[in-house]
Amino acid sequence: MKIRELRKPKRPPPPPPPPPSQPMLPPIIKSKKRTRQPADPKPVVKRAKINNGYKVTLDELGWKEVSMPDRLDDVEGFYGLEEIDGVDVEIDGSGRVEYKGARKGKKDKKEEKEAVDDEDEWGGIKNDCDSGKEVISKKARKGEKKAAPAKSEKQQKKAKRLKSEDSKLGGSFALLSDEDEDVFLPAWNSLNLSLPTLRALSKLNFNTPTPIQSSAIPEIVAGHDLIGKASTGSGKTLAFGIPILEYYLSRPHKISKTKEGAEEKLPVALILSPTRELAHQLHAHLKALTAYAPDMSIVSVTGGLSLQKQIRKLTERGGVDVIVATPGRLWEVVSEGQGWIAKLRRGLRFLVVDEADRLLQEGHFKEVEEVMNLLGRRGAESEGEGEGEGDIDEDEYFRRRNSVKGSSQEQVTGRQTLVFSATFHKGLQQKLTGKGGKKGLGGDLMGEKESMEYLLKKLKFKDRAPKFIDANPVGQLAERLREGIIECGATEKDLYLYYLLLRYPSKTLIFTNSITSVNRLSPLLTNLNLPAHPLHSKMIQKARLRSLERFSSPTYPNSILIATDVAARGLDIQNVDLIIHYHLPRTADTYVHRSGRTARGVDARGVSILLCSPEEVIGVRRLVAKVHGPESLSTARYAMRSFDADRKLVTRLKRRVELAKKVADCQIEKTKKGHEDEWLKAAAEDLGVEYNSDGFTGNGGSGGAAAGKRGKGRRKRRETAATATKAEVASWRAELAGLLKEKVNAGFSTKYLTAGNVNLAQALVNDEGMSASFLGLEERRVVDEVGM
Ligand SMILES: Nc1ncnc2c1ncn2[C@@H]1O[C@H](COP(=O)(O)OP(=O)(O)OP(=O)(O)O)[C@@H](O)[C@H]1O
Repeated sequence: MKIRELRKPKRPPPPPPPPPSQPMLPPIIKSKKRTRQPADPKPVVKRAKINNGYKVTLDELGWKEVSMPDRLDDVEGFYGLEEIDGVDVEIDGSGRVEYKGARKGKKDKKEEKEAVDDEDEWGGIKNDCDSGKEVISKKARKGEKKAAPAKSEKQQKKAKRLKSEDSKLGGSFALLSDEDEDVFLPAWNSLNLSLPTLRALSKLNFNTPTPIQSSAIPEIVAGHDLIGKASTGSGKTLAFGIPILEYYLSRPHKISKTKEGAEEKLPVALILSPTRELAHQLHAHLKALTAYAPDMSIVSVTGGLSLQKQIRKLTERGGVDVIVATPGRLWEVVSEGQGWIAKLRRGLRFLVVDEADRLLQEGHFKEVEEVMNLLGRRGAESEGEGEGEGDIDEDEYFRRRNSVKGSSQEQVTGRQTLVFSATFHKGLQQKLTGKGGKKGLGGDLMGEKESMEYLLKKLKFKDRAPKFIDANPVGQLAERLREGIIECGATEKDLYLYYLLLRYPSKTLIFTNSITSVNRLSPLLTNLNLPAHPLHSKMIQKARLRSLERFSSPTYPNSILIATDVAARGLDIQNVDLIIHYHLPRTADTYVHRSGRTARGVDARGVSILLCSPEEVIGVRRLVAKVHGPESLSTARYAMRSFDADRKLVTRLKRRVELAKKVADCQIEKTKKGHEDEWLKAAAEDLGVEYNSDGFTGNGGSGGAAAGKRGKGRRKRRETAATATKAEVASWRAELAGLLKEKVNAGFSTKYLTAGNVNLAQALVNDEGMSASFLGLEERRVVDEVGM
């Protein structure tokens, strides 16, 4: 309802009737009064086209919002525009104005509903815990609404199923039930947490703190800067989330005055995230944690969604307490003016840099640095702004906090910088300090000393020596992760990929090194009847979120996400069983983060399989040495071993993959051609010349210079795809459909492949399919070749 309420003012009384001789005016109505948004006096302008219809009041008409640009800086006094078709304006004998026209019909209501749904933005890993209640997803809400008057047994079952699906969708962060229950969490006792925090932990069923949580929380609540390193999926979000919540609960909010004199809370914490998806997830997780602090306002500020809408959210509940942001969008927000720099400087108690090594990498670092600069160091700027460091409440807070067992005894005040990651990157340090760096070092995982030096230099810590906590000094990978390698030819990767997906159906995340590969594999797997969804940075934000939502859905336990490394960091999707590295990751830390999308949280298992072509063998050995240490190549039991695929079975699947590829290539060519045509048409229009697609195809066509570089095989395939007739494509489709209907005999058991659901993690634990060798080499030779 928000959009409607915000944009539609309370309808003014009908205008006084015009004199009968006056021509009928189309109802362009300027609202003088708005019910909401007192701070924004801009009126809504309504525009109507006249037609026939029923007699209705203005409110009953099906007004449609006209989309407006996000920024309306130079449209003085103009708030929004709504229009309507099919309305007659009539004046009766007494001079009363009547509107005859399209009553708000089903379609309009549907559109209104969609607009509201749009506001929800992120429907995937989501919990709205404002009220401390379990929230049912849009889909579930729909289901419940329909069933509301008198639920049949079937409807009740459906609602129950949807509710349970939704709670699974929220992963471990979905609240369990709404019933009040005693909080009994002895394992958390030593951290001296407040009741709202404990109640949320209890509802989340988080009975014991993870190692990073037990060691980081006391240090943070004692006021220290902190660098936290812990393996993927080990609960770093709550390691900083809990202290932020504790601080919020134990201190009165800082208030500032807006220009209009209204009171506004100042933000307590700013959390920076390298990707939009991670920011949305952090937001959802913090909402779940703060379920019993319903006044705490947490807002995510990320690119790809409306800037104005996000700015509105930052102010609409009397200010914001926690901002989760990607640096670029945050920069846009503060650049809008509205005093955000001052608000952040005065209010911020915590600056969290999540996935720090990634955020400080080239491409992101400039923006992060700008954000750091504008925040300055608290204390320096506080003098003139009336927010002293020695604030009495703050002292009280730390006196109480320093009694927490296990924390350092020194009292520290001032804005804390908290830095978290599973990996810290070595090449990065050299790059940013301008020293260059030896080739091949990029992606090395840093030791404690190096990480500290680098971070101390780049981040404006308050403490001279921030606490460094390494919860997993031995490895960055989750304990229950099993790793394997499949050796195959570069052109056979699609075939082996299909083999893995068919042989071990499970929630699978496939990582590639390029957007082109995502765009190619997505239709290929779909043609093979596999539920595959793409994700890369060039997709529009809504499509990105939709793909993630579908992949996360518990309704499809075997769904597949094909992604670039935009999905490598931080994403916490429940029940991901299998990670496939279609391409060798460019750095060791990327491998760690990609693989960390499985085997997350307490007790979870998962498998990571790397498809390795002969050209990648040396790179894989180096990778293993970096991730598991050089000694891992010389032990009797390799950390990462070759996985023996059933070659017979692979051969049986070959024709399917060939056909699916051919059809996918044609689909891609067709889309490309469509885009080229559109582009050329627009260019021709700009030039004022007539567009004739035949005349242009030669220049912009599919067999250009770029394609020429990609090798004979691919060029040939593209040519075939570009010239394939409809009949040919139809015959490939038909043949493929026939093959997909046939059962594939797995050979190794009486079961047919499509019927089986083999647990790959279990299979690997049992050594099923695992070769005793590492990339087929003897121990000594491996060590020699890697040069360790
Ligand atoms: N105390 C806890 N008890 C049980 N499960 C927990 C606890 N804390 C966190 N988790 C679970 O661990 C999962 C991973 O947590 P989180 O996303 O914070 O990991 P992370 O360390 O930030 O991982 P990454 O390095 O990949 O970003 C969450 O889904 C949550 O279910």
